[in-house]
Amino acid sequence: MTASYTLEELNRETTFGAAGQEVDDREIRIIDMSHFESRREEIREQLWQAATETGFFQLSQHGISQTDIEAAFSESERFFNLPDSIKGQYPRPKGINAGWESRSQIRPSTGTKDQKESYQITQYHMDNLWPTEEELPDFQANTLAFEKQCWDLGMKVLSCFAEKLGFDTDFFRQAHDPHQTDYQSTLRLLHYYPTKGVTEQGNIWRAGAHTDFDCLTLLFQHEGHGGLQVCPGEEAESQRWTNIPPRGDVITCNIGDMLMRWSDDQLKSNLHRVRQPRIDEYCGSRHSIAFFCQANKSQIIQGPNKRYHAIRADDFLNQRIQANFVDNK
Ligand SMILES: O=C(O)CCC(=O)C(=O)O
Ligand SMILES: [Fe+2]
Repeated sequence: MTASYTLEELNRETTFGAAGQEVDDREIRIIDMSHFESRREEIREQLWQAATETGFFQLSQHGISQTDIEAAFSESERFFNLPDSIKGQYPRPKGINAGWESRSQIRPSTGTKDQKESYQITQYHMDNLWPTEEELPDFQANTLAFEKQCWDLGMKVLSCFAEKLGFDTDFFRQAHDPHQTDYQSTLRLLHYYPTKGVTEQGNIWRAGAHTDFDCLTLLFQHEGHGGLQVCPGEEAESQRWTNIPPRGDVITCNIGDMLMRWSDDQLKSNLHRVRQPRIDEYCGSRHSIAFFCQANKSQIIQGPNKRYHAIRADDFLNQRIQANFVDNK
């Protein structure tokens, strides 16, 4: 499928849908976030190096407890275990990153539907999209508490990038202010459907190759649920993909297109995908959770060197959402 898009980021995405090659010669940098304030300078340099080289890294000692992460996965499983007839009452509204969708996301890279269902939580867009307390007691309170923890951690990481870019330390914290009603950061619960597995990867993917739309993604992988692969954006033509083993104690992070643009391309938006398991691998349900730090709608995105024209964060995001969903809105 060769569609043509206004955003350069999208045209690039149409070119990397093939299976490519699996390699293990890339270093996956793990950054220890403990004692963040007293180690800020050291952590800032490590984050900057990883984010400017591959746009991809993992955080350890990040401050979100294992208990809270496991509880978030339990909430996710409780939601996805609801019958489709109930989940279907909370459908993703057109053009908005909120609510439930199933097999509706088509990546520009593959032209085929991701084999997954997902539930998006974007505050201020959740009218009529929360399951009732009878259906899922405490689900709303528990997932929002987790969302808050993700936001705090995301802002810590972004504060380091702000300093390196010559902005105030709090620049991105203010740009992602959850108290403003144009807040649009999103917690996404993901469930990839069980499958029979494949002997060879064809054009059906759990999640087709893509870069994220946002500034920064925090991805929680579930122990034992593999399949995530990355390829640094600037190496996209090589189609060499590195497996990311699913470790529950680290948070996998990647830079998204919004921050790549905001940094005049210094920070690299990272290409990734989730492949189908092979028949000899675990083929059951795969769960993961992503938190997308997406600047508030009215924020103007333009880097310190003005490499790109200024664009509002909502205009930027809308173009990506429109290109990604079956209903094209
Ligand atoms: O589930 C995963 O491991 C990756 C999810 C992802 O890349 C996304 O939702 O943007
Ligand atoms: Fe992604």
